[in-house]
Amino acid sequence: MSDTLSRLRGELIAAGQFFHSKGWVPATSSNFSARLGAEDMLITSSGQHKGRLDDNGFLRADLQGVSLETGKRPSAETGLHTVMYRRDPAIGCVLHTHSVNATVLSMRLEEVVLAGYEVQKAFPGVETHESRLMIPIFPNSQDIPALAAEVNAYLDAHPQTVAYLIRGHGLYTWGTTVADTLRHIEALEFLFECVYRQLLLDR
Ligand SMILES: CSC[C@@H](O)[C@@H](O)C(=O)COP(=O)(O)O
Ligand SMILES: [Zn+2]
Repeated sequence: MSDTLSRLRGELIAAGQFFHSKGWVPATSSNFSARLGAEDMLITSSGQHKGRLDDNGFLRADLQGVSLETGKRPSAETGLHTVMYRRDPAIGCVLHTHSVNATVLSMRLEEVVLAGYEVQKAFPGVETHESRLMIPIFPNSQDIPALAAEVNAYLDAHPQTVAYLIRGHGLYTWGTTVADTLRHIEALEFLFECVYRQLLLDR
């Protein structure tokens, strides 16, 4: 077992415990992955409770989503992870969560516009609250290859995108490391709470 694999697995287990403490990974929702090398990744197996992961809750898969471990089934949404690793060799982690705020906002808005918030600086390349981050919302689908193709085309056209929502479903974001990606999730959840509260005040 490589040191890298056990370190990344530990980081993803800790991320799941943190997200669970926040209520962002209810039931067996959500999935996590981290790049192992140029051709493979570590990903949660399907149906695990992400707040109570242990070493057995992961498997190695290639970047086409094929399990490299017999008897273990990768996340049902593996295609949304592999599309990111194939797009960009600098991406080292993809995290998907199902918080209430992400889900509710995705049901009410066409896109989430983040503007004027200091915490936007949690994202790479964002140096001022005067930036504008657009979080697109894709229709939910059980056809993961089709959804992954839609995400891929959108990111080709909008390469500055830092995350996306799936309607009625949840949030996907990515980063170079598990720590960076966890910071993105935490920043986005803070920002979604701000957007939600502003919408309430504006009523
Ligand atoms: C428990 S419903 C959530 C799932 O349908 C799915 O959206 C999800 O995030 C987890 O799927 P998984 O196959 O465990 O990775
Ligand atoms: Zn999901």
